[in-house]
Amino acid sequence: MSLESALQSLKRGEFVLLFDSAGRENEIDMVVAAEFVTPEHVARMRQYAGGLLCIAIDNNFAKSLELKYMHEILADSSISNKEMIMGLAPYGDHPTFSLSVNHYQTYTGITDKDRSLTIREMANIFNVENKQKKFASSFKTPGHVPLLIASKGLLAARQGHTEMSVYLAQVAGLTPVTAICEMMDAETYSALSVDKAEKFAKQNGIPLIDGKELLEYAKVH
Ligand SMILES: O=C(CO)[C@H](O)[C@H](O)COP(=O)(O)O
Ligand SMILES: [Mg+2]
Ligand SMILES: [Mg+2]
Repeated sequence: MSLESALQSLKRGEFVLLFDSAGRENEIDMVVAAEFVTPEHVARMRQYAGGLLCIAIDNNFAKSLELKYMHEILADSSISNKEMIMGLAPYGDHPTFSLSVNHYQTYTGITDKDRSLTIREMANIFNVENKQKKFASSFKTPGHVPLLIASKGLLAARQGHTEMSVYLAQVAGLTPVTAICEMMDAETYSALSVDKAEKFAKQNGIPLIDGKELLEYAKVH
């Protein structure tokens, strides 16, 4: 893995592929820095990844927006069926889902144009003075793009695509908000294998990051 080529790709507003680990989800996500997202990025993620297109955000940023994890929101709510609230996923992590949102200027919220507006505007909020006020006045929930909150302590706390993609954006000196989407395999109806992802990465000149190597890097930087 060349982290440098991945960081350069992110800085150019291009994709990186991110593998977590065989012992976790064993999935590869397409990742792009949210500040650069265009309808073309969303179309590519829809076409070549096909999983759930989400926005991963830094923990402090989420706090400044007064965002909570969905499992916390549900636990504090008056909903019945509370036994349905997910504790830990089969691979041992709590989910990072928070609210799902649409930018207020979207129409249905699902088109490439709408989802790219929602994603890009989430990154833009990071740079305004009163983040929470701007967030509450610019987005509606429920919406078509799930927000994922990176754990406090980032990779020391959790080694998911949520944390790893936010870490990559931070190391690249970009806004710590990313758009991520799992890569699915239409031949096996499962997640795309690392072999097939490596082939795709080579054919398309997209850097592929191995989560294990990223964790090693993070330990010494
Ligand atoms: O479930 C997910 C949201 O579509 C994906 O796995 C995404 O990669 C973020 O989750 P995690 O941080 O657990 O990998
Ligand atoms: Mg997942
Ligand atoms: Mg994942």
